[in-house]
Amino acid sequence: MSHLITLATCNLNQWALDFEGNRDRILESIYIAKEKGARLRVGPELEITGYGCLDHFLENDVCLHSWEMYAQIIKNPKTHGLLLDIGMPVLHKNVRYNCRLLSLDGKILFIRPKMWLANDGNYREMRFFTPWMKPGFVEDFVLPPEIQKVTDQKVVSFGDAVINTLDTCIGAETCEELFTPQSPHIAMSLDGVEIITNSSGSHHELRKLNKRLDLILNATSRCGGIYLYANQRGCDGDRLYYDGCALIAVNGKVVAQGSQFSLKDVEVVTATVDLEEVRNYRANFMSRGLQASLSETKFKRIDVAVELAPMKARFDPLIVPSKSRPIFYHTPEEEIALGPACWLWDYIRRCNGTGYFLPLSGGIDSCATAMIVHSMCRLVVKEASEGNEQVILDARKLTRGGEGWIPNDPQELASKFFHTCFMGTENSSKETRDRSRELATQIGSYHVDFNMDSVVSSVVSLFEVATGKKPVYKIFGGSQIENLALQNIQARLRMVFAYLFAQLLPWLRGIKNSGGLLVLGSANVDECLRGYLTKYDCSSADINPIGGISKTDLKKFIAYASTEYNMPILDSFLNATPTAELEPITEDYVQSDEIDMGMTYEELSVFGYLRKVEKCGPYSMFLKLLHEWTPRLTPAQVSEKVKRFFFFYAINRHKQTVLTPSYHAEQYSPDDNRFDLRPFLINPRFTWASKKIDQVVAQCEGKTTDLDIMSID
Ligand SMILES: Nc1ncnc2c1ncn2[C@@H]1O[C@H](COP(=O)(O)OP(=O)(O)OC[C@H]2O[C@@H]([n+]3cccc(C(=O)O)c3)[C@H](O)[C@@H]2O)[C@@H](O)[C@H]1O
Ligand SMILES: Nc1ncnc2c1ncn2[C@@H]1O[C@H](COP(=O)(O)OP(=O)(O)OP(=O)(O)O)[C@@H](O)[C@H]1O
Ligand SMILES: NC(=O)CC[C@H](N)C(=O)O
Repeated sequence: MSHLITLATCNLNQWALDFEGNRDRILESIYIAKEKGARLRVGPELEITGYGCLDHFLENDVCLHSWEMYAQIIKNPKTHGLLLDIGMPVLHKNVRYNCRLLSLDGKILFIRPKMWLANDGNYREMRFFTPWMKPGFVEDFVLPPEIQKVTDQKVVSFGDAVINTLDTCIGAETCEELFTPQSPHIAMSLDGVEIITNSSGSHHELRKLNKRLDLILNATSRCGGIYLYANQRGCDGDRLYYDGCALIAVNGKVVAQGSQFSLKDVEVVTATVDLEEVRNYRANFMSRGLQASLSETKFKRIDVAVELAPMKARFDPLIVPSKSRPIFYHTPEEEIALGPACWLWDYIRRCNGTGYFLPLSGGIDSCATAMIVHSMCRLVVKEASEGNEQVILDARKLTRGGEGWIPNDPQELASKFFHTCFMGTENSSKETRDRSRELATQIGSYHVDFNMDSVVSSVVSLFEVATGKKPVYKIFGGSQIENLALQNIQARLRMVFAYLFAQLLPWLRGIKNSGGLLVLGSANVDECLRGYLTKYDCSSADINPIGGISKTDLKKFIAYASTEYNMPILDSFLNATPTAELEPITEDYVQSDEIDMGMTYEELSVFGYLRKVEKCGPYSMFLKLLHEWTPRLTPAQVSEKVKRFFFFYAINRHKQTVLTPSYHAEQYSPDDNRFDLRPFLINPRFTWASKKIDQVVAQCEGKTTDLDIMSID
């Protein structure tokens, strides 16, 4: 016996507040789902508004426009014939909820508000929504008058209910609810819900996908059942990249998986599954049977007198159940190549940009940014070759390419919109200049190379004329302060030149109807955390695709790109010592990042992880590292490293307040503007914690200490 049913979920590239665009993508997904014979279509969380509206959710206009779009969707007869699970904000009794609206053939069946809101890391749902705090409870919801006319209903149920069709039972949970210890799907499944939808607004982070998938597989393996995961995809207007990966799982096995990174605005994932497999799995799982019979939560059933999988279809030899398949994961290097590239594409097309400008130093970081733009070009060419009309139109708009032009070569595409620039000084080496030019040639960017010594020396002379004193480099006898000032002026002038060239290059090239180029930044996550950057130099840009990625991962990405894209030039970037080239090179001195910083990039990743992810202050970070790093290091050395890290982190925290918006990619990102909220005036000596660290060091060294932690000395 089998009971086959085809179900659909999707990845939609929604854009915050783009009501009509979002509506159209929802409609397209419904049409595709219907065409594929699906009887249920689930979409991402808050898909009508876009997930990332943030404080715009506080405007009631957003609820109003959501209802308007929703009405247009469900009254369209082409959306009838399958059950729809659509997400939007809803005001009920003057309280705003993050809701799922379930409908069939133009009638709303019920509205389910999210119960467990996402409120950590990048998420602040409690700022805009109230959670529905009444499990299993349902109230009447009076539909807005305009909707009443469309659906011919006055009141629908609102709350924690499930849908009973004539042949199965369906429940909805929303994103974060899957991540909680008491997920709603547990009680639902024990109460006989066979199909569970999950609508998500879940963002990409390197190496995170397995967490989400583990939860889904774990849930369906323990509870049995069919789980449909839908997610938003793309940059919907902020630093996050939602990474799709719509998926259908049955009893702990994946039967369909959509892509994680793609330029497709709409991707529908369908599977034909057998409800009997769920019944069989559960009924033969005796301990589950006991728990189900004792389960106290009885959900209100919203009865719908239709069969989702009619008898006729159950025995159609042409309808074949989907087979289980292995899960696909990208490597972290591929994630870096694809996620930020897709984000950059959404950004430039959505802001109607003319192109990107990148200060290309010949070092690893700006090289990685350039390679991400190259990866974006490859993705565009690939999509265009597969006939993606939207991508072709967007590429024409971006490049001001005429009717009929199709991007069919990444280098040719880059030459039209991507600009790189080497800004040399007397401290620049031939190697970095050559690497920069060679890379530009290989990726096809429009490259500019100039020297700016005359400007640097004029500015320094101006200072001398105004004050009568001339700063000199340390290696020529100057002080630390003179040395830094001479470096910072070079770095800052580069920023000024970057904006000048970004504004004028399209004009120079005669690109019609163009604005300026967007300036790309290349400061990586570790430099930001340590503050190893000059405030308002080229780290200040319009957007930064690598600001959330560690140096170690960027190097792995470049090594991957070297073979994947067959570009051996990239090896020379990997083999070069990272250097800022802001100080004169002499026979026995070449500036080096790690020596300047007083710590290695590898150590910085460890400090960053412990500070942000493991929530360690200096004392507990020291204790953790004491166990990990001794006996390789002495306790005194560990203490010195931890104190040094916290010192530089604290004195440079102010730099995070003006950090260029970056693609969020790392759990330990120090982004002050959204993710890592901290004060920026901090005593860098952490005096009390330091005393406690010193006490432990002394104990380890067998010395007695006189620190009495309970009294004031
Ligand atoms: N507490 C506070 N709150 C708010 N603002 C504060 C502040 N303390 C300083 N400031 C401001 O910040 C300024 C100091 O910051 P900043 O001008 O960046 O200068 P600063 O951090 O002193 O120096 C730049 C750092 O970047 C390193 N570096 C090395 C190699 C290359 C590059 C590069 O960028 O290419 C950079 C360099 O070794 C040095 O550690 C002060 O002059 C002041 O205006
Ligand atoms: N000679 C240069 N020409 C063009 N841009 C430069 C040059 N030097 C530095 N920049 C820009 O300033 C940014 C910060 O410079 P810094 O020397 O701190 O490099 P970094 O952060 O180590 O990056 P990279 O590895 O790209 O050199 C660089 O990422 C680059 O965008
Ligand atoms: N929108 C949500 O509820 C997302 C939260 C969830 N923890 C995630 O990262 O996927």
